[in-house]
Amino acid sequence: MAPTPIGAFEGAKMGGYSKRGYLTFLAGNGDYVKGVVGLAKGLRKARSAYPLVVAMLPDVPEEHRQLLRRQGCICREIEPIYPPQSQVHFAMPYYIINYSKLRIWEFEEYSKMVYLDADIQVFENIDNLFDMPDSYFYAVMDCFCEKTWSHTPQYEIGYCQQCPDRVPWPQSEQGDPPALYFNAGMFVFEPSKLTFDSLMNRLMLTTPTPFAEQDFLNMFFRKVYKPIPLAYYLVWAMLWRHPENVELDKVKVVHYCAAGSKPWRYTGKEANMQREDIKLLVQKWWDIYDDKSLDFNPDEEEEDIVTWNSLMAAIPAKASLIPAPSAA
Ligand SMILES: O=c1ccn([C@@H]2O[C@H](COP(=O)(O)OP(=O)(O)O)[C@@H](O)[C@H]2O)c(=O)[nH]1
Ligand SMILES: OC[C@H]1O[C@H](O[C@@H]2[C@@H](O)[C@H](O)[C@@H](O)[C@H](O)[C@@H]2O)[C@H](O)[C@@H](O)[C@H]1O
Ligand SMILES: [Mn+2]
Repeated sequence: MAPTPIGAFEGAKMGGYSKRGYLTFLAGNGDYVKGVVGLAKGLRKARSAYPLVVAMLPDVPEEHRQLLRRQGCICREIEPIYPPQSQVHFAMPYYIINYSKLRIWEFEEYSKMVYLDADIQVFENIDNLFDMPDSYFYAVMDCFCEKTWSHTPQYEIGYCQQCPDRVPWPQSEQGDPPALYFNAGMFVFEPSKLTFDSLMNRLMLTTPTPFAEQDFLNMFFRKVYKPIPLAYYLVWAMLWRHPENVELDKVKVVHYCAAGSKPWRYTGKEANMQREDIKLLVQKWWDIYDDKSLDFNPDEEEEDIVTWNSLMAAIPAKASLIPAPSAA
């Protein structure tokens, strides 16, 4: 394997520098572990410079943990987080486990992380997301058109932030339109115990809502949220809800988040699942999942470290290939 580009070792293997990492979340003993394996292999195929950390609940079986370690994942067990008791009907009953995602703000050994749901695949390198200005919360704008939004006024009206002119928001009757709203399946964030404590304090005072932690994160980060350009990141339903906003050949990341779209469970029976573009994207996911050449090979990783170490050894003590972190 060719030596990894210089910057790629920044913090990941050098210690001393602040670390970066991709991060996903795994709960239960079911088949989402396949999603994590696919994601680990996809990130490797895209020559990502940073490791994949898996924040996992205690109910993830040891067999799955070993499988993920064999794929080069860093497994981190987290304690579950539950919202206050309520009568809310979550858009999907299992969404209640997604509040546990909030634990990832405790991963302070990392300076910046890109969170990716396990039902996401990365088809091209997205390391540049780590270089966006600090102190903001970057994520992809969601779509309000799916039936899962039928509990909201925007669904009733037919308003969607993806095409605000199609059915304009009735400002005179409904006041200001909803603030920009992101999909919590993928976001760039900076772990911080202080932020975690603030999240927990606020969570205990917040009545749960149908999109669980996604609604909560949108409320919490509203003032610092910045949309990631939609061109590169596909929230699945956009294919049939807003095809005019999708350029499939430019898409780097696909979030298989609509009913029936999880590749490892795909039957093609649910609505929209017989579309040719859907079948293509599901096959692309399987092509990576089944590609043995993408399995983690510790020797190759070792080779990269040796390349780096020999390179550093050849450099006079004063020089440095990595610009010193800015004083700011
Ligand atoms: O049984 C489950 C359900 C969910 N998840 C994790 O929680 C995330 C959010 O759930 P999901 O992606 O199904 O929600 P969607 O994006 O489809 O609304 C998943 O991607 C997984 O990372 C999991 O590990 N096990
Ligand atoms: O727990 C709430 C979840 O809400 C989000 O999924 C939804 C949301 O995107 C809707 O807008 C879609 O209509 C729907 O299909 C989709 O499943 C996140 O992807 C997931 O990680 C998680 O936060
Ligand atoms: Mn998802």
